[in-house]
Amino acid sequence: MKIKIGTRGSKLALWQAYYVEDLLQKGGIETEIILIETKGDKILDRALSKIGSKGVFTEELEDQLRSGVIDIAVHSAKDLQSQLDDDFEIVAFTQREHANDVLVSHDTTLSLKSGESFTVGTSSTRRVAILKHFYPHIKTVDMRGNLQTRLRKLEEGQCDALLLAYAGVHRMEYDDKIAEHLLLDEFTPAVGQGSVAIECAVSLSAEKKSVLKELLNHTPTETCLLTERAFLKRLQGGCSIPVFALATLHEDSVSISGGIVSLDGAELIRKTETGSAAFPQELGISLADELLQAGGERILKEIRSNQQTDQP
Ligand SMILES: NCc1[nH]cc(CCC(=O)O)c1CC(=O)O
Repeated sequence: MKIKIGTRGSKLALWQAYYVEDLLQKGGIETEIILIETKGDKILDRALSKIGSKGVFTEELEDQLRSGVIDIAVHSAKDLQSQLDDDFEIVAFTQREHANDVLVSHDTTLSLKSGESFTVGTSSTRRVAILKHFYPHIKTVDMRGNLQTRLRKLEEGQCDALLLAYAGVHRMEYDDKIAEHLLLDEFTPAVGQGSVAIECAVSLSAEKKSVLKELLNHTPTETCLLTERAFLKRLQGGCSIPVFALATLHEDSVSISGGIVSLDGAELIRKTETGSAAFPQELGISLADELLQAGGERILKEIRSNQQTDQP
């Protein structure tokens, strides 16, 4: 059996593809990696929230899944929209890396906690809004592009520090530039952060799907990600909405803490729920409903009308 692996060409995407390839090869499966460029890789001069959040990094991969050029598409789980088209499914989630965000700088003495003012580069509405909420003395500048591009911009002095996912920083071996690990209960990650999601066409053979599940899926991570993704889907939040959630598993129960923050950081709502690991989606939906009722609905509406008027 041979599995054709589709991936974007950035270094982080390739790391993920090689990681998946390695797991498959250790299981005795032959593999081939096929590079695919996406809209998100091509358009670098506009904020992601303005390109339109849905499928910016995934659409071209799904085209190749549909046509059978590739058997699986490898994504950072957090870049994969919560609502997939009916002809696609996620066949596996790999074991999650530490999910937290980190402050990255050449000056590793920098700290958000110090009260000192400096400039942080990020293009994530979640990170900007959380910074405004907890650390209003920090200035932010929009910083798009892959990790290498952002680090180059940091080097050029376009900002003093970057706010990034630990998972990506660690995988690219930039650990020596980590100035601070941020708290999970302030910088709660984006849904899925730190895990790799394996997408396939529903029509892929049952034989291949079962091999993929066996060699790639990490069940505890899957339970957590199903919880988080159900939460995100209920909120209809794409990657440009400042929504956050992290689920954790303790024996047979899942806890999920998630919320939403207004773009200006003024309002932040967070809720936590615990339930049976046997019903992850129900728990995620229940948390979303609770959040919507507690003011989340109004905040979401404000964010959506704001982003609409921002369109170029
Ligand atoms: N949105 C880009 C992206 N997608 C996945 C990661 C990091 C690795 C991961 O969470 O799997 C990053 C960079 C970042 O947010 O710092």
